[in-house]
Amino acid sequence: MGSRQEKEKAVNVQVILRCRPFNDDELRTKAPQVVTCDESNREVSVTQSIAGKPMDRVFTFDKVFGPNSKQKDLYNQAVIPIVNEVLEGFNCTIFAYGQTGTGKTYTMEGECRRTKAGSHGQLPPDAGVIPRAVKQIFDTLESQNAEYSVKVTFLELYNEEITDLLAPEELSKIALEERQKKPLPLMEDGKGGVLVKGLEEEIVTNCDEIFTLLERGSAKRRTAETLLNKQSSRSHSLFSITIHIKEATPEGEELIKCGKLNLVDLAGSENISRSGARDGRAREAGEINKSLLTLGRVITALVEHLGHIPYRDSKLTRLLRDSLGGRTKTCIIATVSPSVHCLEETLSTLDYAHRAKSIKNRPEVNQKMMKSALIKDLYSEIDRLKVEVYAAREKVGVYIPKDRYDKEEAERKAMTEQIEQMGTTIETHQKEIEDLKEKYNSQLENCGDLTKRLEATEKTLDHTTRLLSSTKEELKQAHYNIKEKDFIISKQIKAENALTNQACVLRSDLEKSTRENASLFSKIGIENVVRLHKSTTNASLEEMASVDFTNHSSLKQMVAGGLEIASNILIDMEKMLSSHRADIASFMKELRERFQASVARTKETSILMV
Ligand SMILES: Nc1ncnc2c1ncn2[C@@H]1O[C@H](COP(=O)(O)OP(=O)(O)OP(=O)(O)O)[C@@H](O)[C@H]1O
Repeated sequence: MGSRQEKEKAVNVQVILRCRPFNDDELRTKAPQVVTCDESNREVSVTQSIAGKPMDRVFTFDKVFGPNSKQKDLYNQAVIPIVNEVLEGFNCTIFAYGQTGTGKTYTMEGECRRTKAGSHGQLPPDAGVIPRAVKQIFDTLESQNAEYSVKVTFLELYNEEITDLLAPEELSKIALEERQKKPLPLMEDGKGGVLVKGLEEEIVTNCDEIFTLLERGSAKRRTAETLLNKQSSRSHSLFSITIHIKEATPEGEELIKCGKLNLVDLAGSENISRSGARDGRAREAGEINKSLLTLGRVITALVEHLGHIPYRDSKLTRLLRDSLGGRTKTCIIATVSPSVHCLEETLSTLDYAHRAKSIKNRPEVNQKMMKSALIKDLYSEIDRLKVEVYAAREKVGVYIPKDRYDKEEAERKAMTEQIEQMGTTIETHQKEIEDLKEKYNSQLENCGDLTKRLEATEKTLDHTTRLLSSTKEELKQAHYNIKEKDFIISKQIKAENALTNQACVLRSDLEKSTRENASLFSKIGIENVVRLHKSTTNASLEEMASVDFTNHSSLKQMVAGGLEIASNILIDMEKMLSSHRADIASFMKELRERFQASVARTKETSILMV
């Protein structure tokens, strides 16, 4: 018990559906039945006529009790386990929710307000949840021979004012009315809960005492009903039973286990739809029943997991905050009528109850208290009460005129309301701050992501910029190269043209030279011939000189003469040749000069081409 595992366990609110039998009016008017209960399948079907055709809507609940079900059936099946948990030290709440006249009070209190437990401790068959729970509690505690204390409170909430239904009867009628009207303030208990200041806590020791108190409270409620028109359908009642049970640890230490059972009879649910607040679209809060409207909004907020749960917007939800999404085990008994006349409200109740099924509570067993600590608390409470009693008896307290007291009370009330409003505003602001924090955090996350992306983009940009500048440089270089190549190409074209011209000139020069060479070679051929003749002649002459011409002296002379002539001719030819040689030399010189000029021009062109 009380382990971490237990703390973490979420439990859905248990929702039970009860359909009452037809009442006399409905039987007399033979009102058609539109609700059918299938208890074994835990289903309720509602027959509607849509466009002239009957259509069934089926709802499933944790338990379903049809018109024939008895008080005992509902109690045994649905409530006994809850009361057992209260005796184990849990806080549990049972709500009755439904349209006026569908059996909320019948289910919670039953028809035994004035009928106490029989002589054998038996309850009448019509006894509701409260008397049966009380009986179970006392029976269990007695059977365990436990040391215990049972305290009850009974309050009514109407028009956002809390009235104590167990306030002691005053002697004078004026005092009674005063007391009945006097609303009790709801205050924070400093431990995260609330307490109703001045609410009477009655200690009871047996069932009968509780029934007397229940009767007293209900009577007060009925009295008020006559004063305020139809109050019962617009007021909520909360009957709470707190049990303290003494336990001993194996070491002999005394511990006090505490459990609390809240039994809530809510106002008629039709008040919600009348103010247009169905499906959580609450408007006009406070106009008809602020507490019932807020209960709807709280359920919607819990079911839809909204961040802000408007518990503080009404007294009922402040009182029962722990029962809705808190550490209390909660059960809702939704009541409906089977008749067609209530169809709309029945569907509304079923929708509402079905939604409430999704609420999750995290029930936690109450911490056991050391008996010594509890006694200490009780002693300080006794001391406080003693001071109050002494002040009242000795009249040593503060006494002020009644009109001033009323005025101050009114001011105090206004201030309390103001404080409550401020509390609500603070809660709203806190919620806003939380929302903003969440937004801020998500923005921070986004910002972080964006920064990372920006950094990555900056890196890419940097890289791209560098790439761009190097590409620009390369482009510039390429442009320059293209220009250079264009220039070289144009120069080459020029040079080629020049070379072509030069080649033409050279070609014509070569042709001319070839021609001149040819004539020169023909001339050289002549010289060679002459030289050949001369050598031939000289050889002949030498040959002739070596021959014996004695016998032929005239021939010798003639030949000598011929040789002389020939020699002269040769001399002439030599002269002629030597004159030609000069021509050839000058021609060769010219040719060389021309060649050198051509070579020079060619070099120039080659330089240009490079
Ligand atoms: N399950 C039931 N079996 C028999 N009678 C029932 C049942 N439920 C309700 N009734 C009868 O119907 C009538 C109206 O019931 P009850 O006063 O409990 O309604 P209610 O929902 O509490 O109404 P209100 O919101 O006005 O207080 C009573 O006379 C009651 O006895």
